[in-house]
Amino acid sequence: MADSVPEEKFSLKEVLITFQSCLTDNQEILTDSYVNGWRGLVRFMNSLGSIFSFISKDAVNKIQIMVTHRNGENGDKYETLQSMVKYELDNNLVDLQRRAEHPESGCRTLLRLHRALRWLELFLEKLRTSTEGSKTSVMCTDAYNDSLAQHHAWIIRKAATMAFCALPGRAAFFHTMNVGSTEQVVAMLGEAMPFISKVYEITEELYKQHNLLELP
Ligand SMILES: CCCCCCCCCCCCC/C=C/[C@@H](O)[C@H](COP(=O)(O)O)NC(=O)CCCCCCCCCCCCCCC
Repeated sequence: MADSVPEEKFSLKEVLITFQSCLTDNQEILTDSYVNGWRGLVRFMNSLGSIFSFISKDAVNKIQIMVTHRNGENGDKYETLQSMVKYELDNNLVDLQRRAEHPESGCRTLLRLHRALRWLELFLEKLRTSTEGSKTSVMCTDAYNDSLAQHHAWIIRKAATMAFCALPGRAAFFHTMNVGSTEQVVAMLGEAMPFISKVYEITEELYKQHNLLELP
């Protein structure tokens, strides 16, 4: 009986749309929705194979750090990225020069996810405008080189670019997204991307204002 219930089919559409629910009316970003968006992305990445598990582990670790802040006694201070930045800065909870007393601050952890969101934005735009002959591994590598790679050590860059070569081709990749036909994938990306870009821009501006873009 219960064990014959099929697992609900996973669609990337719901995941990407999660980023829409990050934004409050006054343009703040809700931490829980942001973290949930990443959870869904990691779930999708896991479905692409174990070669990505070293990336997945790091992302899960960062998601967990954010969840721990959110569930802690000052969890309400972490409701939005804006309130988190204010709370951690006002209370000297961020290592500004080098990692020391606060190696797992919300600000530095979120910054890593924020940088990865830029990679996602670039990669999705490439997927959206790609043609039948486009290679996912090339699109992914180009997006990575134009974003996250600048913040990674040589060995990480090497491992990441090797893993990208194992990405399925465009048709199989779109199929794994489970959104429907190519036209439906393209339409869905067009719908979701403005929210992802908005979330990225607002976070970038917040971190810039507080001089937090290079946190160790
Ligand atoms: C679909 C293929 C997946 C491509 C993923 C692209 C991102 C590549 C990131 C490589 C990170 C390697 C692991 C180590 C990272 C850390 O060194 C590094 C720095 O952290 P630290 O300062 O604490 O040391 N961490 C980071 O930069 C954070 C990386 C977070 C990566 C999250 C990736 C999730 C990918 C989700 C894929 C969804 C694809 C959807 C497309 C339709």
